[in-house]
Amino acid sequence: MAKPIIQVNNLVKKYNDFTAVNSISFEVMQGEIFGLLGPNGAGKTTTLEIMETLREKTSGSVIINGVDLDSDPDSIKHIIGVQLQSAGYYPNLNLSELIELFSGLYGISVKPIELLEKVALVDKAKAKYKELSGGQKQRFSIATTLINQPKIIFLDEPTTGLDPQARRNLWDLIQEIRSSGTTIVITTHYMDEAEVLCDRVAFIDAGKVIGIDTPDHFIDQLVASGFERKKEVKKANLEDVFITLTGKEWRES
Ligand SMILES: Nc1ncnc2c1ncn2[C@@H]1O[C@H](COP(=O)(O)OP(=O)(O)OP(=O)(O)O)[C@@H](O)[C@H]1O
Repeated sequence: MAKPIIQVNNLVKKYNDFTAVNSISFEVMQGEIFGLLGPNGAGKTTTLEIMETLREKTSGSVIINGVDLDSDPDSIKHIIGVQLQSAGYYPNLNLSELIELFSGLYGISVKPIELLEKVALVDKAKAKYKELSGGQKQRFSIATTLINQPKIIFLDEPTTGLDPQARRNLWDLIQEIRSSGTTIVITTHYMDEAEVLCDRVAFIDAGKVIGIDTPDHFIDQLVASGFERKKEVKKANLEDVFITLTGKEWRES
């Protein structure tokens, strides 16, 4: 049986009078890809940032890898990987130097090239962050989450704005990271992405969890309730045409 690596209980976050996260509870199992899904403003990023120790909660408990966030946030920081905001990428440093800088902050030494290899960015080792394409920026930002060899990584909309190849290649990368044993918590607005990637998803609406299950089970339940798509679905869609015409390889490395 899989063990929970994250336990969130009755989590509440208020911004003054506004309750953004309204007593939500869920568990993430070791080694799974867990999706937080829901409309804009539902409270996904707030929840993610509380787990990442980047935002204060109002009440409730968060236990990560058996450690209570209230009692020892520093030891949680050591075992999680967080995507840094692009503002943290000092403009005069190249990708290798940035990785060296970040690993220094963790007090560990990593080989930048080995890390860049994992995200197909070896060619860009001497490039500055601002010189990267959107997909390359996302891949670099995922690489930075891996610096401290974390047990869990948090990804907030990692494929937003990417072309179909870049999205699919990032799915492969995320699956590879998981297959090395890392637990992944991800937010996304793309339901095809959640269906392909996530073992389980939680739907959040107006600060509340309204359902947690596997994508398959959610879909089967909807079908069993009599739901039918209005239009007959073709065996391929326009995205399949795009991929077939333009190929699957990394485009911008
Ligand atoms: N620092 C803040 N101060 C006040 N309100 C905030 C703050 N941060 C977020 N909120 C509000 O909390 C609610 C939840 O925001 P959050 O960013 O967690 O949503 P989300 O589900 O990630 O949305 P999206 O899908 O648009 O990224 C929103 O109504 C937002 O306006």
